Amino acid sequence: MEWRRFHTLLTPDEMGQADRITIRRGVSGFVLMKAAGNRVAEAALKMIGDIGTGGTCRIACLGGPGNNGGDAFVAAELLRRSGHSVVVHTLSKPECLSGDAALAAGYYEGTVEPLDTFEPEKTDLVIDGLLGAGLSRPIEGDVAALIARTNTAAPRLLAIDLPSGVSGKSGAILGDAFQAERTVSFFRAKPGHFLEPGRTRCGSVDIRQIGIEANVLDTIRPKAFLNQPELWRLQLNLPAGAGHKYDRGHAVVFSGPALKTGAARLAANAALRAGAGLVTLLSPPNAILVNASHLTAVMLRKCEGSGDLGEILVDHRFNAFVLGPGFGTGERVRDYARLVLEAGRALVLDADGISAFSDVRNILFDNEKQPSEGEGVRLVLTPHAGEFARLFPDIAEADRLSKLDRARQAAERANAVIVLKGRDTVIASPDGRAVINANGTPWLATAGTGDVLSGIIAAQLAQGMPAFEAAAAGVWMHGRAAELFGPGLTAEELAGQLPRVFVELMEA
Ligand SMILES: NC(=O)C1=CN([C@@H]2O[C@H](COP(=O)(O)OP(=O)(O)OC[C@H]3O[C@@H](n4cnc5c(N)ncnc54)[C@H](O)[C@@H]3O)[C@@H](O)[C@H]2O)[C@H](O)CC1
Ligand SMILES: [K+]
Repeated sequence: MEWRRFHTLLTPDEMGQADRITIRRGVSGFVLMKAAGNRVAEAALKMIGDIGTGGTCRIACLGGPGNNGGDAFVAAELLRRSGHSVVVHTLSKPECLSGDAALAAGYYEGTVEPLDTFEPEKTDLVIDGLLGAGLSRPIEGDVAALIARTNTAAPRLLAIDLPSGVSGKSGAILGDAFQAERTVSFFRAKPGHFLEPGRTRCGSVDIRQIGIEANVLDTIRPKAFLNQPELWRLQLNLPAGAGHKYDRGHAVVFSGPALKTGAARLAANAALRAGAGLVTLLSPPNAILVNASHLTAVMLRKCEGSGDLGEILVDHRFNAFVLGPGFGTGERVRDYARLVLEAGRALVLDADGISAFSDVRNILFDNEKQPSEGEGVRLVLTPHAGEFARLFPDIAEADRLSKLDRARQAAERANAVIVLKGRDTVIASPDGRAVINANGTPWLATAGTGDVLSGIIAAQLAQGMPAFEAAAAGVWMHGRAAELFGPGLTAEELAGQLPRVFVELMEA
């Protein structure tokens, strides 16, 4: 499918595969490098245009030992021909380069100097071609010192492929990394462009085409994507003309005790706004009054223990549950989660609902495995980093794993969709598919927004969306709602933005 191709993320290894397939088909590596250098020069000229002097700019290109340096030489030559004052500062002597990078160094006819003569204060633009996809170990010594000195001087900096020091696979900073204003990369983005801290170091990311055909992806078969509506819009159940509220599912949210009811109501109200046909809040007796005084369209029902829940579960219209927000972490959470899953219903387990399983993790994993064979995944876990570490301590501690891989491994172990939250939320499915979410604003880091997210996801589950798509759609809608509200957001306002989000989704 075309969207699958478009929003694909490729690891550096997969990108290398794309390169090799293209070269095997008869496009030479140097042709690709010249196209890459061209795209870099175009981006540089745009940035120079922003500077607005109209005259000659002082451009320093930093060239490393590999093909990232080759791209820098090509861009340098094109910018030199455009009349700018260009110096290429190289890490190793140009004679030491090999392959396409050596050809690129030969293509360049301007001044070459060693790296230690580079003075970031005396340039209008720095182009970073030190290290790209080939970064294989932490940056140390003189190069690390140069990066630190450059970041302090804060020149305008354009990174080729990735800011040197950022891992394309994980977004981790190995040693140190440049802070770029803009990053130009080729063919498809990499996870490191969207996973923190790499995402911040990249500045804005431009993905440009260099002649690699999209159909190489049929061979590579990548499983990571940027979270975009094209990935799940077809499964989104927007109300049909002759539809009925019962066609849109019945979401159920468990309320906490009397002094902790707000989180569940945030989730319940969000579920209603996000499209569930009906929403019921299940309340312990001591919280019935406080819940009743705050609810209108959301229905209220007493639930005192497993017996009450068992009766509720007899009615199959209750099809998607939220458990955890403000609920507390005792034995009751575990009982409720087990009953809901055994009854074959979809469950979003959040906050306390996740923490409640910290010491008895296998109970959760075993419970979920059996009933779901062949039926599709029904459990969605929405941990932030701390909750994730409590449930998957060994995975959380494995430094070599990217956030993408951590979420994937957890999803496989728990046979659940994992929504590993943060500025770079990752949503992973047990079948290996994963998306990185990139919308939202820093204002989302405020009390209660996670509860709203649980409700939005539950609404999609209630409407019959598969769990992975429901989670991806929910996270995207949540982020977009925050963007539409803008500064000063509190959790109460988020759901109120959802109508505008739906309008955008319907118009697109
Ligand atoms: N299809 C494409 O995307 C194209 C990409 N191009 C560019 O090529 C680079 C990747 O080139 P590669 O030679 O594989 O890697 P690098 O240039 O990033 O560097 C490898 C080089 O660096 C050494 N090294 C690794 N880590 C360190 C370190 N910490 N300190 C010092 N040296 C290090 C390693 O030993 C190698 O010698 C990609 O980013 C694009 O910019 C093509 O030009 C066009 C097609
Ligand atoms: K670079």
